[in-house]
Amino acid sequence: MAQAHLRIDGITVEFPGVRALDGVSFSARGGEVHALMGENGAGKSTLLKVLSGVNRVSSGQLWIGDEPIVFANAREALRHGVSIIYQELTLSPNLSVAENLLLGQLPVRHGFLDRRRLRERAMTILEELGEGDIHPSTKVRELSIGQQQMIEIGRALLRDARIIAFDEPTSSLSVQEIRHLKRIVSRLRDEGRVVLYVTHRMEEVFEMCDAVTVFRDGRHIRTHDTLEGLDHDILVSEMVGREIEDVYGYRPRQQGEVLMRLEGIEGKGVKAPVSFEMRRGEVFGLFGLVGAGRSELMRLVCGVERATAGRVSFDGTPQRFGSPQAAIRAGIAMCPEDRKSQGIFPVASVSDNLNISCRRFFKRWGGFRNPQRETRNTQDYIRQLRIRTPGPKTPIANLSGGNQQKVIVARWLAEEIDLFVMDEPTRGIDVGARRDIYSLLYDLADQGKGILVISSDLAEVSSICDRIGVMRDGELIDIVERDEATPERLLGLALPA
Ligand SMILES: Nc1ncnc2c1ncn2[C@@H]1O[C@H](COP(=O)(O)OP(=O)(O)OP(=O)(O)O)[C@@H](O)[C@H]1O
Repeated sequence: MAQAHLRIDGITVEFPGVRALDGVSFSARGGEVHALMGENGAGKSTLLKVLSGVNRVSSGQLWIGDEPIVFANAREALRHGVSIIYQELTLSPNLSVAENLLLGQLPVRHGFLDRRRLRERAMTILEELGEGDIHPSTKVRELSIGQQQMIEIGRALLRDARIIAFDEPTSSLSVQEIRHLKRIVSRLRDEGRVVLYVTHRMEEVFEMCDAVTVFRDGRHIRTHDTLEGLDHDILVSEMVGREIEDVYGYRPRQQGEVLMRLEGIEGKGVKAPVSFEMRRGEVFGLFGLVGAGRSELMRLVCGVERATAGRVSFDGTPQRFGSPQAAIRAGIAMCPEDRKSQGIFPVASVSDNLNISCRRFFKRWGGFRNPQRETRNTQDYIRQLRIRTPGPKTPIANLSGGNQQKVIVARWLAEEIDLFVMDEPTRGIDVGARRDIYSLLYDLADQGKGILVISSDLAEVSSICDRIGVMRDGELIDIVERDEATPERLLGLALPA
């Protein structure tokens, strides 16, 4: 394949009240993995949507090689060899793998679908992607997220995409799936394609990217054609426009009496009895690989699922929560990992989404409301967490993914709760805002609340928690004190023996 070349020339995209991209220009060469970085709301997804013909530009031009192009729709973008692999995958769950791979170009013979050729072509591409174990007739809904992503990549390859863009592709993958994806990305690069790669994970940039472009507030800040001489701190300060010395900013604090005691908890996803205690003022981490049972354990504790054995005592009282509502009434709330699907009212405003307290969330939305107080509360959090929105009344659906996350996290943190269980609290959230979220968690701990953080981010758990419980394969393997919680130690415990 000849080397592709993408040039973005003075692209501006406007939404009511927001200039999402402001005269952005840079180039990406074939044969390189080009990272796109920037805070939440900086304009990264908007750029991908310009490339895929979803977002209209108000000015500017794209060039692929010598050809000037502005796409009118997704089909046209595909025809020119541009494929975007979004986080929310676009496959049809009830169709087979083969049908999904070849949708839009299904092989036909004598006017009928040629099933044999369909299967053969699907098998070839699956082999090429190292997914030969997947049967072409499997329904896509039966595949893991990582496998589904591979099918999306297969689709791009079958259309001979010259430009492939990934939008935070590793955020929901297991360690093994991430490794596999990285191999495939390198292959796409070596074939001379332009690979654009949106990520908030700094280590991925240094491990697998060849160039990086930084955006801030819809503007192009800088393109580094090589990563030589570049380091973490330079990138952070370009992204956030200020120095952030220590993202985690850990603060030790006094701990109070025992807040929660688990004794021999077992149930769905938790294979061996789990026992531990947590104190008021403590930030306790639960670390493990995807599927280790961390969220499952807390679902048993918080009444989302029924435990088959064991006891929970909370604030000195034995408890058996029959529902999440009962747990919330007692003072434990679990902020779910999949906040988007579990927590958002897309047509409602930022303010409404932030002020539907999780107590009322389960009841009727309404009752007695105090609009001034709500607006003040929203404005406080917009400031504290730097939520990028035209205002409190903007529909939350208009915010960037990371900014939606911040609103939902703020909703939970604003609650009168004694123990906050935060499942992957900073997934998809940029470095500047992460620091603000950690600082809010420490403030709550200072007030004597308990914070339990479920995280797959090693650097995060080892840096913000006082103690870390490591889970593996449905079992609590060990609890490590902060002083001993090196990333190597934690990972060593979490990986299969
Ligand atoms: N359909 C829309 N209507 C109104 N505003 C929008 C729309 N889509 C995006 N925006 C705004 O454009 C800006 C850029 O958003 P974009 O999604 O490109 O950010 P991002 O860099 O991808 O952020 P994140 O890291 O949070 O995913 C944000 O201020 C966002 O609120």
